[in-house]
Amino acid sequence: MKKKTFAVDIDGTITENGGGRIHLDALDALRRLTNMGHDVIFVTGRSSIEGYLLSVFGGTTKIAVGENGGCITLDSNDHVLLGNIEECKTALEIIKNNVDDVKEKLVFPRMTEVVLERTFDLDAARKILSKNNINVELSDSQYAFHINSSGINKGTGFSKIMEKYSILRDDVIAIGDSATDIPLFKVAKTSIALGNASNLVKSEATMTVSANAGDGVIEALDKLAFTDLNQQ
Ligand SMILES: O=C(O)COP(=O)(O)O
Repeated sequence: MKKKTFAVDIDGTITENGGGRIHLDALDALRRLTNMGHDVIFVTGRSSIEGYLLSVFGGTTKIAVGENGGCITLDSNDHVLLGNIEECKTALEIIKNNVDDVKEKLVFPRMTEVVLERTFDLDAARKILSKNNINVELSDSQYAFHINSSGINKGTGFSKIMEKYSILRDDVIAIGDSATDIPLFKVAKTSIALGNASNLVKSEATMTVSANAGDGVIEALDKLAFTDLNQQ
């Protein structure tokens, strides 16, 4: 297979049933792809440092796009901030004052976004923000709600990596499961939604697999290898 770049979500994609524990066979498959010369880059709603550390210990490409596209980590002390946390905090105050049950989620520190528990009505919050002319992105990764600066998402974050390393859309394969992965699907030629994805997410992907997080990644890679063999 010609060198490809795999843009891979973490939670719900390479984890085992929700708990955040990595599915070792999926990670092993991604490490093998890296050893074969492909790039495997985590693109996550987690902190980019969590994604970066997973790449170091997991043996994949040492670049991570985190904070839903708001922050890129290239090394221990090299973080590219694309979002602005202050505007996300302003949005948080407005939501807290107007919507019930808004709670910040305990997560690793963020440089560009605010992360919330999935305990409140997201649409009500969107309405309040638009009424107050606050222009931010509110999204649901199934793991958390996120407030990001306007124009920040996994697709725009990963595009920065594509520009920096001259990666062509034709060579990008995105793998994910949640609505926050849809913008990432849009910048990739091939996008794969796992079995645990909603119908909406599946409808935005170019391929789907039946297995859920972890096993679904292995199924996806098998399917890609088969497609590639048939094209040779
Ligand atoms: O939302 C999060 O914090 C994590 O989610 P992701 O790895 O599925 O993007």
